[in-house]
Amino acid sequence: MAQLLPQGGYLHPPNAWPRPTPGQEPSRQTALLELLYERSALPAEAWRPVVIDEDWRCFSFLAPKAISADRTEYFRTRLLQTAPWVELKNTKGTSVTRSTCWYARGGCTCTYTYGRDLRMANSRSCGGQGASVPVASNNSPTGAVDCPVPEEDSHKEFQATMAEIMEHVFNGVFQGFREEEWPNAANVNLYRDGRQAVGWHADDESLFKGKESDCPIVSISLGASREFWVALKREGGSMEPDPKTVVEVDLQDGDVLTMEGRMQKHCLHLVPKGNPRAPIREERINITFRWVREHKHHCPLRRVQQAVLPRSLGGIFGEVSSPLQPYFPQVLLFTEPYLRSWSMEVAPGFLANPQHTEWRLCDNCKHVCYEEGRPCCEGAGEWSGQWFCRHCWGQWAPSLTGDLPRGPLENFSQVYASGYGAYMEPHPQDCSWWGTCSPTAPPFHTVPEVDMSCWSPTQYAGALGLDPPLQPTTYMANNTLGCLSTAPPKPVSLHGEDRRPPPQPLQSRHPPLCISGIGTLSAGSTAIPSASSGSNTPPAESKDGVDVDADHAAQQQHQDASGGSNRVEHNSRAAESDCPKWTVCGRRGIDALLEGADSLAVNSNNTRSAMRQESGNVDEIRALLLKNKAAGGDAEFFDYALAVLDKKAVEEAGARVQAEQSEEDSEVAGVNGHALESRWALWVLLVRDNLDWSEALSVVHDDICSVEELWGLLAHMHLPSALLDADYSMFLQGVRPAREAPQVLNGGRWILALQSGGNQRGALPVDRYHDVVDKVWLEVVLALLGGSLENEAVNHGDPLSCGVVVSMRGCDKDSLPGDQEPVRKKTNPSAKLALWLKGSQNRGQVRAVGNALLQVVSSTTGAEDVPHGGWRLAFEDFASRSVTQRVSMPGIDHNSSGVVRAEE
Ligand SMILES: O=C(O)CCC(=O)C(=O)O
Ligand SMILES: [Fe+2]
Repeated sequence: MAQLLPQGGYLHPPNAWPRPTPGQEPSRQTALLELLYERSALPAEAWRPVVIDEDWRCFSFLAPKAISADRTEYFRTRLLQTAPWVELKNTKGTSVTRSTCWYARGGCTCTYTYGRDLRMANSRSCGGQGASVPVASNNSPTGAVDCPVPEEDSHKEFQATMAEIMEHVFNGVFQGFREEEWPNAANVNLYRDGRQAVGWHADDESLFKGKESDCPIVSISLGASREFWVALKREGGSMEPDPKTVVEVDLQDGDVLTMEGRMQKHCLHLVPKGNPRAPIREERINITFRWVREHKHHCPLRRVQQAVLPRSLGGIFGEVSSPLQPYFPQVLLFTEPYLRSWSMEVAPGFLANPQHTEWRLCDNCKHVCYEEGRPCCEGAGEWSGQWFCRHCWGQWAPSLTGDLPRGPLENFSQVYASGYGAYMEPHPQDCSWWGTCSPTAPPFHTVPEVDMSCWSPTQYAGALGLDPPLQPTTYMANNTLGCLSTAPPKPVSLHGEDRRPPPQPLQSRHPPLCISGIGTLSAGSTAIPSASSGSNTPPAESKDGVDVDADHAAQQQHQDASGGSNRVEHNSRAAESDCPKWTVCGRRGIDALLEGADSLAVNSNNTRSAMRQESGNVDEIRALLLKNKAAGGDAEFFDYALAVLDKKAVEEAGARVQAEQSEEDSEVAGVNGHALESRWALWVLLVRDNLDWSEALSVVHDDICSVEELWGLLAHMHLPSALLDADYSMFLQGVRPAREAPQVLNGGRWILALQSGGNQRGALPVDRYHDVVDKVWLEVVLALLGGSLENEAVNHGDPLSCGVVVSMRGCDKDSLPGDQEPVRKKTNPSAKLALWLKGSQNRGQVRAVGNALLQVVSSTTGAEDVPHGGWRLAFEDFASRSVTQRVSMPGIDHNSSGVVRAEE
């Protein structure tokens, strides 16, 4: 029996992989394959799927920034100093393509071949002490590199550095491996700048049994961000990639990537050269950790091979042999293939035509990346006929440059929570896979006796798959696995006692809750602050051109001094003292606060995860924190978290009293003032590089239920024109302004795009732009909350519209990363107003709402304020990710009812 994980993500991506011949590879249900993220200390959601294909039996996952910046910096510096680097040259011998060195531990002296150019041997074979030095290959076209006599000390240092890195990765990022199970070899690459790269290849050498069996590889990246591509081999298993199947990701400093299953058999990967027009000047080091499975004849380990790799690694090699196999009927299978497909993330589908991707020269950056081009996606609407690559689209569609999507892992915890209990428990080192947990065969008959709190999900699955298979829930009910949900995980140090980074002072940590302190939303007021009223300190003009409280200026200075250009961090910190007044209640708030301790407590991931799973309130979390602290956890982290919680508790107590009071009030008098049809909430989204979506979006005012309250809010809050790269969303209470929200999954949005200056469609004169945007926003909010956008008779009391978003972007040249030119010389600020609908099935009803919205927006301003090209709305259908309807009105004066034109 297989438990199926939801698909979640791109169903029909343009780079979809063709299906293999049925049965070409065994299913994970019959030949178990344990995936590496299951042995990781990070929660499953921290892993971003890059490739998931059960039919090809190929898997790749990426954990962004799994290694902290201080560690990557340290490891990179150490490797630069100590590794016995050898330059690899192109086949003509004219330029260096990268430098490499080979590392092996445990006495392995196997040689490793780098393409056709150069052969590397471990230093033992050259008289060294176990590290690697190169020897010229017999078939080397260059023959350029000799085997230097290694300097013993520097090799010892290299070995020590590698040991330290392994400890960090395999005892920290992963926790499901005992030391003897750690990879026994690694290839270390140095790319000095964007001109160095590695071409299409597979790491399928016989050493790793990459061609015939499952071959796990763990890759870590230190330093400059570089692209990493994966593609299926062309038919017939040639060593050429099928360009239609390319999957692209960026590997950034601290990222951990896995390649698993049969990827080395069916796929190729490469790190392409950077674009000379946007030179990458920093170096990058990559380490690919591997398990040598078949030592070479000359290697002393060949004779003891069986002893070298513990049987407990069978799960990741796909070699759990009979008689165990029948005991693993409950494997977690992914229902559909998933490939990261960046075009599906572009704006999404509004600016681009996600399915139109082709290999060509990008019209903007013209990056001759591989075979005269790279995957490009065509623009939609007025941009059709123009093709841009991932990087260039990324400058337009910030969603592309943010986090990789979670794909099917999005709902992972729910799946596990329903089926398997506390899946995030770490695996203590003394208990791993079946080899040690259950020394007798067949092991799982001993399930009730062993401590299963340390098992990975697949292990649970295996254990639960007793014959006849038991449903996990039945098992839980019998309380045989009671320990699963109760044992609090032990925090494990990533660094070892004496190698910890120095603790950071508390005040430098900025609770993400303070994100409400964006420039114009200055902190210090309990209501949405106003530039014109409320604030005690006069607003100062920051260099960004937004208002910043004067007493925050010192913080700005501090930030400037540290070279940071990040306005959010500044404002968050600036607002810290006032932050509690911006209450984000409950679990999410606490999660956010605890996330804020990241820099200090990287090693407490599990603790946080577990708390998230197990606790919903401050008291429970406090009890857990105390317990973990007493158990010898990271005292500093726990003290910090406890302090945060105490603050939180005081706030919550206050909020409770207030809530009780207002409940009493409303019992007496009902809603204060004139009740609105529904209750609403105001959200703010900050578009900032260093904030991920969940941090960036927060409720700033909720339960707006009377006309008076709404009016007070609108009169006091800053208008959209004061925002810079931020959104306001006024949404029905309980509906999150995110397209994943269940209420809008089958809906869509009517979009009005406006721009300051220029002659594009939607452009307004620079001096009118702000005024028009503010007016349109206010009018639409009032129309929406006042219920005048929809006809009761048609919607039968269940309005389609559920929220309005205004997105302000100050997209000027300076805001683009590096010194790159923007794709489109979009130096003008722009605004997008979107009315979100809960459903899109009834075209007529959708159109009626669109027309009503068009009437509202077009009648807010005078004839002189009509945007270039007239008023025009496009309806984006969320499910199909495409524009399915448009309505427009030519520029006519506001007293006229206008001639509404419908377009298909
Ligand atoms: O640098 C990378 O990310 C990839 C390196 C690689 O593929 C290899 O060492 O085999
Ligand atoms: Fe590779």
